[in-house]
Amino acid sequence: MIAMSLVIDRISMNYGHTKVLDNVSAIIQKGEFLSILGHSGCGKTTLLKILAGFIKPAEGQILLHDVLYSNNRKIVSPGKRDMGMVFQSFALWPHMTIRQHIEFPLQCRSSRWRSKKEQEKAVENALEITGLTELQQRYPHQLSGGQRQRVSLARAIAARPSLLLMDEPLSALDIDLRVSMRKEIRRIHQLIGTTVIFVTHDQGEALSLSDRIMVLHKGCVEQIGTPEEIYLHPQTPFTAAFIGRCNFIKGEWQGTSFHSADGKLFYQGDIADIFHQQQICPLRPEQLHIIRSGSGLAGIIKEKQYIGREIHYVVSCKENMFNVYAPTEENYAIGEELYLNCQ
Ligand SMILES: Nc1ncnc2c1ncn2[C@@H]1O[C@H](COP(=O)(O)OP(=O)(O)OP(=O)(O)O)[C@@H](O)[C@H]1O
Repeated sequence: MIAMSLVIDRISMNYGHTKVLDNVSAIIQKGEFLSILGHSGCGKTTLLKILAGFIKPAEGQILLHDVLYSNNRKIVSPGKRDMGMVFQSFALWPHMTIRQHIEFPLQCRSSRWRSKKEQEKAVENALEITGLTELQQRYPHQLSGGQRQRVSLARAIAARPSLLLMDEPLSALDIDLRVSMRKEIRRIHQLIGTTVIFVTHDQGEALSLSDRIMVLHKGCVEQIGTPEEIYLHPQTPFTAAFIGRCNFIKGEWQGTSFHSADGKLFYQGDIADIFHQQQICPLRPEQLHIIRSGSGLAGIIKEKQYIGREIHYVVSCKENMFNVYAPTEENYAIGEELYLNCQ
């Protein structure tokens, strides 16, 4: 059998009579970076708390490297799990220096480290990987937000856990810092190769960081796949609408061919069964093209936004509004009558 890193096996969870996780399953390979992505309240943090051992699932089990970590009877306590955690709030202690923060988990798990020298080496390593070597004698209040989040990352990885759980670690940072910290997290993950479970409600974060994304909706898994699979081949209307923008065209599917209801727009391609059943075709704004003459859905430009490399249009076609992204050289005026196709 392949050494699986983490098995989430049919996990369900209720708070009172409310079901917040419903039969959630996934197998995450050793070294994989998986994001759990969903709207507020969909159950992301509850799943992470079950993975961390803070709460027991009502049903199902969690295994790490074939060791049972949780089911509804047994739970391995968070301190005994081979894992690190990074929280949104940083959770740093004001009276401890940066170096002491990183030493602390190693002292707690001293059995894993044969000698003091080895512990020191692990601290030096974590400081170096996260770029904190120069700042190690400072206290948290002497650091910027990004540096503080690096400290919580360094503390979480110092003991080189098999599993790193991250709960919206970037959401307290401003937008520029978030983007640069994404690159840092990706670099550090590639360097240490730990399995990462990363909770976020930010699609951009999930798409740019992850090997795979689990899309969670009302406690159920909508889809698990690579960023490309999720974006280009959504398996449900929810995933299509949640990740990026999506236009839903009504019409009729025959095999892999789709005709819009008025017969004017044609699309050829493989699509998930649910779209056949619902007789709709999900098309991204960049899959629709605007033409001045020819065959297509007749529409009028309602809105126009210049974005630099492209122009974002909102086109009204009868009672529907569609989003279309076009190159800047294709310049149309608000109120212009035209056609949409996807050839
Ligand atoms: N201790 C609790 N008691 C009762 N209900 C709870 C409890 N914790 C969470 N919930 C409810 O369970 C649902 C899932 O909560 P959870 O925190 O897992 O969502 P989330 O996806 O992490 O949301 P957010 O992105 O806002 O943090 C929500 O409806 C929430 O109100």
